[in-house]
Amino acid sequence: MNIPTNGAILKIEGLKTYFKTKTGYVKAVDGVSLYVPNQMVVGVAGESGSGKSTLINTIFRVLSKNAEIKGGEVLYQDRDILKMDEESFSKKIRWKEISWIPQVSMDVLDPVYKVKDQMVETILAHEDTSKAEALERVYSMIKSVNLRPEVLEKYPHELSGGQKQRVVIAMALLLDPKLVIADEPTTALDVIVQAQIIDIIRKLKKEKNFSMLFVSHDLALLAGLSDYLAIMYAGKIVEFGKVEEIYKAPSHPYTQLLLESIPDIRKRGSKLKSISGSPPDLLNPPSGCRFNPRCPFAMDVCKSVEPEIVNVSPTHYVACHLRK
Ligand SMILES: Nc1ncnc2c1ncn2[C@@H]1O[C@H](COP(=O)(O)OP(=O)(O)OP(=O)(O)O)[C@@H](O)[C@H]1O
Repeated sequence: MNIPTNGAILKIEGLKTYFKTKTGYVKAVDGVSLYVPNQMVVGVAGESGSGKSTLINTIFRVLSKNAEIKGGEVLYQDRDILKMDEESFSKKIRWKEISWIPQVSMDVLDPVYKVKDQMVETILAHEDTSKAEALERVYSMIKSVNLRPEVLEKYPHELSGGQKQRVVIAMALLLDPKLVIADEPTTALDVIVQAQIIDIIRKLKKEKNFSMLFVSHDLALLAGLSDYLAIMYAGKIVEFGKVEEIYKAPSHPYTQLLLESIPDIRKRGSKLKSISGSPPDLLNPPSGCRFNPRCPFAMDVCKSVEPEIVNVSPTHYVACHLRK
């Protein structure tokens, strides 16, 4: 594999994050390599249970207690952030350099503080600045997520789902991070609010020029937002490339099926396909290519040998025996 990772703000190499359970290890992220080019948006698409949240939680170091990192590295600006002690990671990296927009269901806002107080506190905890200056930044940030300043006087439980998620986005961008990692930030919101939130993220990305890793099961949403796409299946990245490369020439059968399963507004009336079968149990994933039991093109080799990652172009790679 030959990936031009020069200028990548984030490089993930061979990452393995497993969960220890009574019946064995759940191999949620199993040898993932991925990079985020500077100031680009990389979308990670995959079905529920493919390991997307585990990948994000490993980067932000918010894994549950039974998680074990079994291998690999996460290089942020060429520094392995998995090797940093918690205190320095929390002081130097978390929120300041790398920020996190979690799923709506994650309660990251503290219920006992007004929005204004928690935002001001976040700035004062990380930066040597006056309260007045911090407050000014909070007002400006709240405005840039299209919320009225009155929201600042409220407690999190007084906000609607959409308002809360805008506050979460404002919090995530408060310290001007260089990399934002987002985990299905609009899932569970209604479609109109979802579209508003995506517009806000797009606008802020343009203004602030951060890099972004954006995880979603919604390939159509990702296609409109990302520069690069990574397709994740059963704990592995099966294909990676520029959005246009993946759309024009999807090289993995799973990617092809995923693309056929989303509505195409240009081809009205075209029949949507669904992918038969269900994702494997990550306690005992299939040997060889993990997609082989569902793959319409599976050959004998697919059942026993894990496919290597090969380049389709300098910025496009795939793990499939058909592409050797
Ligand atoms: N704490 C845990 N203990 C054991 N297994 C876990 C734990 N957390 C997640 N898993 C398992 O790890 C696998 C990957 O889960 P993960 O949440 O990362 O997937 P996902 O792609 O983000 O799915 P979703 O879109 O549903 O959130 C799943 O099989 C899940 O059941």
